[in-house]
Amino acid sequence: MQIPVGYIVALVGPNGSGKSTILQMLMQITTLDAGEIKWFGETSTGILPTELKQGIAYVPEGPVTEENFMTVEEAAGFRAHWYPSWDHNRFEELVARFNVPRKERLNRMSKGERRKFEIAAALAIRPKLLLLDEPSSGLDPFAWKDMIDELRSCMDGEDLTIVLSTHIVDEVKRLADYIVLVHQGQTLGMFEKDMLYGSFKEIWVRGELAGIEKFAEVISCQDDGPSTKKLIVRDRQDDWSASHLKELQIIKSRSLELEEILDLWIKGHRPQ
Ligand SMILES: Nc1ncnc2c1ncn2[C@@H]1O[C@H](COP(=O)(O)OP(=O)(O)OP(=O)(O)O)[C@@H](O)[C@H]1O
Repeated sequence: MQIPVGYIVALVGPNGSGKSTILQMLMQITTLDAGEIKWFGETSTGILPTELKQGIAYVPEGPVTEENFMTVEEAAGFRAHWYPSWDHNRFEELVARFNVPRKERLNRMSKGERRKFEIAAALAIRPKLLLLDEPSSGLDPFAWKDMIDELRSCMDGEDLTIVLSTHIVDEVKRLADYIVLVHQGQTLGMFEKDMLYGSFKEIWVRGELAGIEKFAEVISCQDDGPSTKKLIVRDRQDDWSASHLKELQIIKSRSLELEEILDLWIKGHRPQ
């Protein structure tokens, strides 16, 4: 897997598939049994050099315990010490925008408030690489929209790359440029989002339907009333024009939803 600089890459996949593990390996919280990681094109054999690590912000799935007894101000000071690029004005602006309670110690905040603090603090270091593990977990719909808008606006003009793990389809739709499917500890590939959306189609057809399920483009075929079948097909127009499918009468069609595409992909129908 190669993460392109300046894009948002979404890691998607079932529970326990390995999404958080990938992010933890990028942060060197989990060590590799095999393989290698290159950060910004550089292999690091030992611990990541500080200058490199200072350009990476990570929002883990659960909060960091070291800061539990700190207030927002104290935690900001703590982070500013470690990250020379810490932008306090930006932090203040985000804390105000996200309505993070300033007086509360971090461990007394609600799950969503803490999450908002973590996201504000991660963005305030103006990272080159932002790793977000299920960033919307605990956020109300208003905060979620603010976060999406903020992340999108961060992509304008900055040399920022985001890798996020998520189960929220809307988040993928609104944010991701590329989608990586993780399944049983493996990445099954990485596709540009729009390409993925155009890869399969559901169609209802009439005509000479005998043996239709044997066509290479047909993934599934079901009867749907007299002399009508409902097919899921690969949406490759060039293949279609060369195949018998073009002889059929298409009554209606629809593009598949992301969940349906991922389900086919997991079952071995790799998008092309
Ligand atoms: N250090 C480790 N050593 C061995 N196995 C681990 C380690 N950490 C996690 N695992 C296992 O690896 C699998 C993947 O876990 P991970 O947390 O990466 O999944 P995930 O895709 O993020 O899941 P979820 O969507 O539920 O958050 C799990 O079965 C987990 O028990």
